[in-house]
Amino acid sequence: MNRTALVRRPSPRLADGLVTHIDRRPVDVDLALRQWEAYVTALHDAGWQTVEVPPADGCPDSVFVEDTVLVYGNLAVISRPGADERKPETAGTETTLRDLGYRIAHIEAPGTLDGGDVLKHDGTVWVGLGGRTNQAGVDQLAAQLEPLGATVIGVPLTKVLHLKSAVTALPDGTVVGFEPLVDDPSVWPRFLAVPEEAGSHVVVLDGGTVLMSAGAPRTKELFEARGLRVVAVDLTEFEKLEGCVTCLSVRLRG
Ligand SMILES: NC(=O)NCCC[C@H](N)C(=O)O
Repeated sequence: MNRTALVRRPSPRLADGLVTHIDRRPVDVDLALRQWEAYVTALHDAGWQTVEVPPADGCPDSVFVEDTVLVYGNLAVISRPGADERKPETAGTETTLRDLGYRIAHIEAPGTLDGGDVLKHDGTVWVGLGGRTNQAGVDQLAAQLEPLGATVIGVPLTKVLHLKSAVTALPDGTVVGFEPLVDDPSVWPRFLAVPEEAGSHVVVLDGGTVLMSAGAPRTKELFEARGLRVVAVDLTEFEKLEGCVTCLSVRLRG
């Protein structure tokens, strides 16, 4: 399988990124760049190649490239970010995916959708509703994906920025989340509560390996006890901006 991930180099203005649900803390931009480089290296070490979306230095949050698109098969649905400051970020992602041969569709006004609100597993697509993504955005996404066989389900989201700030899926489809920040765990047939907020976020590197934040050592042990190999990376500077391990890349499994 060809495993490619889109990434986007942090803006020098990263420290001005948006914060919504947490208090602002100073971001060390040099440290953030080193953490980003280590994240990209972790993808390479796991057998992924990366493609850099052209930097968007005027957009402080542009490193969180996941929010600019939802990729399903050979279709790239370019998002319409819920925060106006982030709307200019989508152009570079669109160009990159067009050049890679993806079919392009768009979320259009009045719809809004952030890629970070979309959790996919095995043909089911859950979309967090109540933050950056609105009902029109969910309806437009469903109109694009349901002809491809997907089931799109809107789920409530009030406690964190994005759905994937609350929950992500392990390779076997078990959905993991830190319960105090999950609106309704009963949405998922197989839900596993993890003991740390930073443990809610995994990137599936392959069928037996996940990438996660080094900020969740007890959850790492829990995942290892389930037989998973865990690669942990430091993401402190991105976590100060409500970013996590998922939002720094777009995984293309084509
Ligand atoms: N998918 C994600 O979790 N993205 C994180 C975006 C963080 C950024 N500071 C924002 O508020 O948009």
